[in-house]
Amino acid sequence: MGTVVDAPATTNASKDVSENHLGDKQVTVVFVLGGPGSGKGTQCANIVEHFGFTHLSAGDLLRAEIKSGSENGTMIQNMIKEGKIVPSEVTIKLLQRAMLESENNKFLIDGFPRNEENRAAFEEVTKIVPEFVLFFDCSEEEMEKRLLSRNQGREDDNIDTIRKRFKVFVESSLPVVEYYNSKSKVKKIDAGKPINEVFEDVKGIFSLFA
Ligand SMILES: Nc1ncnc2c1ncn2[C@@H]1O[C@H](COP(=O)(O)OP(=O)(O)OP(=O)(O)O)[C@@H](O)[C@H]1O
Ligand SMILES: Nc1ccn([C@@H]2O[C@H](COP(=O)(O)O)[C@@H](O)[C@H]2O)c(=O)n1
Ligand SMILES: [Mg+2]
Repeated sequence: MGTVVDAPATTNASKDVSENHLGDKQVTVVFVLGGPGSGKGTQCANIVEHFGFTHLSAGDLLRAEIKSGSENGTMIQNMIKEGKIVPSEVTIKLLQRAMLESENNKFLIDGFPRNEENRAAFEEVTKIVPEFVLFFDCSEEEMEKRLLSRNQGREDDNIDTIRKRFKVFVESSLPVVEYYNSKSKVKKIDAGKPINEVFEDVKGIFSLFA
């Protein structure tokens, strides 16, 4: 991964995570990143069951927004079909609302931040710094195979959109992982292994925070 110069000590990136507040509650946030089909949603479900987090998938929130008939629905649907990243203000509002409405204070934010704009806007608007970033590392070959056999009726699980999503991941999302890596915040997992073996590695990380 590339090197990024550390931010000065006064920025949010180096702020003590115990100072994360949303409304009147203190929150813990873990960003869950990885390529399309790397297994983020699958492992988040396991983490919820074992470690009491609430799972917020940015993609799921955007898909729910389309279904709700929101004024942004058509724009979001078009962006998802093209594998493009929806403007940050839309996604951040959905994430903030979901965290405020939850009774929990521990959140797995899956598939966000997806680009530098997502990252900087979230930090600016919420002042929340992630406890750490869980990064699922998987080959494109394996991810493509998984997505093409996922069968959940997702409009973006077709080969043309999958290729576009891979390109966006490499060009826009990996730099975000590199940014957090430069802050020593990334915990990388080999996500190419079977589901239960990946979860053994995930458990090792979360037990430290249980
Ligand atoms: N370790 C694994 N080995 C084999 N198949 C897996 C593994 N992890 C997840 N899968 C399967 O791969 C598909 C994609 O997994 P999942 O939906 O969790 O990925 P994702 O990272 O959330 O993808 P997306 O970014 O597209 O939402 C699912 O059908 C899931 O059952
Ligand atoms: N921060 C994000 C997250 C997702 N999107 C859009 O949703 C699509 C599906 O996301 P998954 O995490 O469920 O794979 C993604 O390809 C984007 O079009 C987004 O815009 N911003
Ligand atoms: Mg997912």
